[in-house]
Amino acid sequence: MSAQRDMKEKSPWRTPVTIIIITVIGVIAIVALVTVAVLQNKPLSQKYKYGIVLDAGSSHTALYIYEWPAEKDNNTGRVEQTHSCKVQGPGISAYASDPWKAGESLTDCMHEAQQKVPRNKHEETPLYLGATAGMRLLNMENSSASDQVFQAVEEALRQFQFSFQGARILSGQEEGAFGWVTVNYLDDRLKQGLETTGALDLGGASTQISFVSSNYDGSESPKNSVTFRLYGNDYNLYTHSFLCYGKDQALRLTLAQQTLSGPVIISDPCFHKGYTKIKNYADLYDSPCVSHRKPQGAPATFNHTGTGNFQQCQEQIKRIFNFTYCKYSRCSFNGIFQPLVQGPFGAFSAYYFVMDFLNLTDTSEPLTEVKDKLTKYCATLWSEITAQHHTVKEKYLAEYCFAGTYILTLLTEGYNFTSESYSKIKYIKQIKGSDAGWTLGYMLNLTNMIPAEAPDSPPLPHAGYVSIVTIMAILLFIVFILSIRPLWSRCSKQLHIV
Ligand SMILES: Nc1ccn([C@@H]2O[C@H](COP(=O)(O)OP(=O)(O)OP(=O)(O)O)[C@@H](O)[C@H]2O)c(=O)n1
Repeated sequence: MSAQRDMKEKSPWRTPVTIIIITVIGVIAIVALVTVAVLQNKPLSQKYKYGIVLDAGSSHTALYIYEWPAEKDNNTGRVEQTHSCKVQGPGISAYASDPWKAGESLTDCMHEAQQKVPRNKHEETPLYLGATAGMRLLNMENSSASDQVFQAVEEALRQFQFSFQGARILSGQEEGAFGWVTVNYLDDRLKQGLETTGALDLGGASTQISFVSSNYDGSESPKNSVTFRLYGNDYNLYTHSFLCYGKDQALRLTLAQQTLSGPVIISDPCFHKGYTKIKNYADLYDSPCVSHRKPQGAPATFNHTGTGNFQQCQEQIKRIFNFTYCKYSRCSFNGIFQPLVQGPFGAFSAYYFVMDFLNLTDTSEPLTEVKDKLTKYCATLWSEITAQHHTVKEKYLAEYCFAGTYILTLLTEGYNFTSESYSKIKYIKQIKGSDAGWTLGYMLNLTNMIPAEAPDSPPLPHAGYVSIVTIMAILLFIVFILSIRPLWSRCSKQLHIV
């Protein structure tokens, strides 16, 4: 017995030095395990990619720079707008008689883009130019002038070191669908397969409505249907673009309605009392939206004077919509099929500019109240309006009564929003720092950044993985300490004997 005990006490594994060594090795192993877990899964230092889109609209051109982490190309939800630049001067379609100026107009914003995108990324950064309704109209009116504008613009853009991917006119359907993609992408609705938000876009020359409806599968009026498969979900989108129903062209349509007989004076209820301006008939009718209606034998000019009456303005505006024919189960206007509006909507571009100026972006306010406020605003004298807003461009200022009335009329009479569905509209400029509009959706599509199927994701996020390994290591350490406790007590006894 005593010999056995002697052997046990003398075993080299039971000496204090051995136990200390084992403990130290154990601690080192656990620290190493946690360190490896942290380092192995730590995201690499972020490298970014960039994309540039020029939105060549009817009233102006804007440049947007987008940025996303390089290794997340296919894992969406991460593309952000980092910079925007408003091109000085009018939209490129206004340079039809001086095409080279269209190219030149873009250079300031392009130089800004050169500063904003890191130098070593220029060559790999795609640059797109998409033109919308202004160029659609110019192309209809004079296709060679439109070609020349594109030539000038392309030449100017090729001077830069970015990877220029071409300039083209977007169809109205593309404009509507990409606006819808942008809004839902930024809201993280696509990735999570949530109920989508409809998109209402009001430009200068066209307006788009796009939404998913449970009553629309694309079989009725297939030309209004766009189908997508995004992150493993199928979407059947209803979309329509009304050319000539953007804010500026709708104003022309309304004025054309009031000048059928070529009068010398128009008393316009959509402009403030006290507003008076001599305008040219030639300028008013210089658009394919109205050119065919130019009154024969009209004088060169007319005196455009305001009377400031919301009700009468709304009556005038209603007359630019045709509600009399519809070959489908239901229509918005001009014989265009539209299912009943459904779900929440984001309204952007001029919808936002106008309603924000008028302080009418709160859609929880009943429609009757919104109309009352607009009635008061339209009835305000022009002298008061200019005195109250001396920093606002006079052209915009003169048109807010018309624009607000047009927006309400388009939504309620045109698209059939009711008091209830109106309250589901949100007037938005940006979502999470990126502008609402077609440009982001366009770039995501062209760079294949939205996968059709849900991307594979690691079973645990980085933080979860590290936490689990750390907890396991701590538990292991505790178990280890507990298991060698008897050795420690024997050890201390031995030390006492000594
Ligand atoms: N502070 C502002 C800025 C712009 N606008 C109006 O908003 C419209 C421009 O909207 P935008 O989306 O920029 O239109 P474009 O892209 O130029 O037009 P489109 O898409 O039809 O080509 C114009 O009618 C302009 O008068 C406005 O009322 N108030």
